[in-house]
Amino acid sequence: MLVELAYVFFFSFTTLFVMRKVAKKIELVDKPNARKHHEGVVPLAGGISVCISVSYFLYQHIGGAPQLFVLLASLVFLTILGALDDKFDLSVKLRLALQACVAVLMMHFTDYRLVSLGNPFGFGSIDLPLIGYVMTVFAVIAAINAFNMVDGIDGLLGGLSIVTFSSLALLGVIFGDGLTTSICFIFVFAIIPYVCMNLGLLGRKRKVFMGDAGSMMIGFAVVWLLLSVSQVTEAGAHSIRPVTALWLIAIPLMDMAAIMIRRVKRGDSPFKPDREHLHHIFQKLGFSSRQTLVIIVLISTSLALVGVLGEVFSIPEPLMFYGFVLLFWLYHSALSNVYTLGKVVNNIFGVNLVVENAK
Ligand SMILES: CC(=O)N[C@H]1[C@@H](OP(=O)(O)OP(=O)(O)OC/C=C(\C)CC/C=C(\C)CC/C=C(/C)CC/C=C(/C)CC/C=C(/C)CC/C=C(/C)CC/C=C(\C)CC/C=C(\C)CC/C=C(\C)CC/C=C(\C)CCC=C(C)C)O[C@H](CO)[C@@H](O)[C@@H]1O
Ligand SMILES: O=c1ccn([C@@H]2O[C@H](COP(=O)(O)O)[C@@H](O)[C@H]2O)c(=O)[nH]1
Repeated sequence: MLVELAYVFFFSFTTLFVMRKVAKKIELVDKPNARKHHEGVVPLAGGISVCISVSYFLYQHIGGAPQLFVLLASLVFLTILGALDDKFDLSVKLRLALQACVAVLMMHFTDYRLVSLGNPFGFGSIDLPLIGYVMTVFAVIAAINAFNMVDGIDGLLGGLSIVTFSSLALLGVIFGDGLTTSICFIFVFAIIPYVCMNLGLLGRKRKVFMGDAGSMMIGFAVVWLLLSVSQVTEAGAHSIRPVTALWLIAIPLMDMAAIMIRRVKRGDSPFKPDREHLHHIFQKLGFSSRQTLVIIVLISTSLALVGVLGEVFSIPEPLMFYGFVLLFWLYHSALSNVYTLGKVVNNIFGVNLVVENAK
């Protein structure tokens, strides 16, 4: 396994170097504008490179797990769709429709779908006979777009996805799910080289972004894995409770849900892009992009650990669910009143968060 992961790592680095050049040549690049505050023209090569690397290594596991073929085909399709979106800015309706199609095809060709929410409210198990199909489509669209929305500062999409894949890998090791562990490690080792280049650790000139190609593909891989481990399938019993999934993707999920609520409250479309996501707010408060990255990844790691520990110690599902709802309420309230909160923090701790004219 270690040798394979070393191969994944070097393969991914090589692919990134090659695809960076190709992306520049075909002008698949991200240019700064009013909403995009990065410096210079950056190749959108990360997603395509990670997809190539992951596909190459996952393909070698298909023999023992034929459903991986459907995963691979979906990842490749979403990467192509994302790359077309990066290049030509496709309409939201078309993107959402095609994401829904991928969800439907996944349910058709595998038995991966929501069949139960477990016992989140404490009144017994909630099974999803037919409504499960519809909810699966929503969950797939939600996960894909949640990971798309966190891709707004260097390292964040890479960091948050590594947190989710690593916690799933850890659960895979603990509960003896070798296939999930292998898939997750392949993603982690394919993403690490991207994070190095994305953060400019190999020089600013070599910087790359994931693009929508990468965020869509990663969001789908995450929801696929969460479905495969949290739902009872014909192939066997589930290994984690559905509620745990919420903790493993807490930050992307809460950021998406909270920003949609705030947009609707101020009379905007919930799908209207802006600079009000969690990472933007930290920066407006005066934190640098790197400090913001470290803070959000640390929070995300802590929340994922709550999920893992909840599984390991069999903490009752209602406690895990109401705990998540409370967390979301605190998160949403804090972000809705962030500048008042900033003033309180300044007064108590004598720090200097920027709270005037920030919005
Ligand atoms: C538009 C925007 O924001 N843009 C960003 C972005 O810019 P960029 O340029 O990249 O992008 P574009 O602007 O071009 O385009 C972006 C995309 C669009 C315009 C499309 C927009 C689409 C959306 C916003 C998606 C909305 C879709 C939905 C379906 C939303 C619904 C929201 C929910 C919270 C519902 C949740 C649905 C579920 C079914 C819940 C679970 C979901 C999961 C994902 C969990 C997955 C897990 C499993 C499948 C395993 C099983 C587990 C479960 C189902 C969970 C168990 C459930 C329970 C225990 C009970 C029930 C629980 C719940 C209902 C969940 C409760 C959740 C909370 C309380 C949170 O990026 C730029 C850079 O950043 C930025 O500037 C720009 O603004
Ligand atoms: O690694 C990254 C990724 C993104 N950004 C900045 O965010 C915007 C939005 O990116 P989308 O992929 O369109 O969501 C991007 O243009 C960059 O300005 C970044 O700095 N680093």
